[in-house]
Amino acid sequence: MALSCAVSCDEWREKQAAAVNACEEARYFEAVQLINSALEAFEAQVPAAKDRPGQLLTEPQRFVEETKNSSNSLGEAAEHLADLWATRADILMNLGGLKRASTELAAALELAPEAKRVKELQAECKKLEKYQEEGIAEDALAASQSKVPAHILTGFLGSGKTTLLNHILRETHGKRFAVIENEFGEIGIDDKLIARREDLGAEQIIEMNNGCICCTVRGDLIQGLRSILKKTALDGNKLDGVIIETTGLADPAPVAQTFFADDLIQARMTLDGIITVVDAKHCLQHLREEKPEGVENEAVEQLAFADRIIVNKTDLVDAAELEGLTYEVRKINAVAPMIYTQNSKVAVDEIIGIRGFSLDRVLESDTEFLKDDQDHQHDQSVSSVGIECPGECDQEKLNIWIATLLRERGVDIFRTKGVLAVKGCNQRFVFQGIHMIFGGQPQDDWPEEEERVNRLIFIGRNLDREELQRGFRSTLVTYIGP
Ligand SMILES: Nc1nc2c(ncn2[C@@H]2O[C@H](COP(=O)(O)OP(=O)(O)OP(=O)(O)O)[C@@H](O)[C@H]2O)c(=O)[nH]1
Repeated sequence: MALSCAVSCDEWREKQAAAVNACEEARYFEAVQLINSALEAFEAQVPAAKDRPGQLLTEPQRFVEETKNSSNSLGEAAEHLADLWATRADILMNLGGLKRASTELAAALELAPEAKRVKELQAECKKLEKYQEEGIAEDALAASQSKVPAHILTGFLGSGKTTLLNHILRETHGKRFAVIENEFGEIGIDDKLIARREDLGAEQIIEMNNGCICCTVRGDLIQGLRSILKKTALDGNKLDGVIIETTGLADPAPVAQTFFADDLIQARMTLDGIITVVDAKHCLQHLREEKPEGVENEAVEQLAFADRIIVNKTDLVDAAELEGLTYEVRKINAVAPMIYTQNSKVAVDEIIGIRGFSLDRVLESDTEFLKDDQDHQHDQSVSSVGIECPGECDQEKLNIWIATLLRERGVDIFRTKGVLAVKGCNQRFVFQGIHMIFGGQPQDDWPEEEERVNRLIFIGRNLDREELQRGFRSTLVTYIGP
């Protein structure tokens, strides 16, 4: 299209050309960033747009409505804006955001009703939407590209994610899954709690314990997913899926964004769904928590982004509590099917292979989802204390200490987990606590070659490291160490 605007259009034209180029080379996420900045450059230069900051990106149709009859109209810049929106729509269609693409195209057509490219894109978008409704497009696309489906398991600390992961691995025996396990805390415990893949058919387990997957280890997540793809390609064996268990404090949005932000992953994997596990007993208190300015409530985010909501631990609440919880959950997420469980026992086909994730749905509630400079902050007042020491504990002393500690401090101590060496017990003693509810039991035998080391982690607020360490040491029969 010939550009003949009165205002300088070099900047947006350059960015648009770069976006078109990136789109042609299937670098869609980069293309989104480029077309967004082209629209921002347009906004900065065209008075009618400048008067409505951010509207070109977030509400194209409202922008058209409002400028239609305004004295400060777009004039000849209208055609260029239509072309910019058409480019954005083209990129979004490639990412699967058909509804949003159709919004941009409708606005573009109002500005330039005769634009051939816009009309063609709209026809294509309508066709794809029809296919999507019939489930054809995604099936065909996934099959033709052999995309590996990925599943994000999220949910607040202690809600039952690892229990669900083990259930999935058991129920899909023989299927090949790769697992990415991310744990919050100074030391990792979950690797000892996941049913081993040799027994259950999981292909590989990658542990990421040096930060939260949604921010600090985002690069590690990309590396992890890429290495899974590479290993699968080298093996030549088809992978049935990837399961990512996030920490209980993760915001699932940046994790989901990874499936669009990295070109290789975008081309080879498809996000099947975000499954959020809810602890029926403790969920409400975390949903209601007031957070400092600029810090998101993770429990709310986890529900808002869910494609399936597993309300777990229904044995710990009565019918009225469950009804109250359902009401609150529905205020945050009105559409995701809710499944009520004990011990995360759910029919696997209700959560795996569901094609639940919809970019359009996410873009409806979070227009910035595809922006790569999202500012994500964790609640800094929540921290962890890890204890790792050899020696054996006395079970009775351990019970008394932990019962007293969690009775007195269980409001602030959200989560306790441990794998402990108990005197007189040849097996690893697994300890689990969520606020004031706790318990423990022997699990599998200590491997002969493995030293009997106690590993215990506390996650919560106002944790007193010294007090926790001293308390635990007092339960040891033999204490070796500092
Ligand atoms: N009473 C009860 N306990 C459950 C249920 N489901 C899981 N649990 C227990 O809750 C504890 C925490 O479960 P996990 O599966 O480890 O929870 P998680 O979400 O992976 O925990 P983090 O990874 O630490 O956030 C374990 O002791 C489970 O056995 C349930 O339905 N009822």
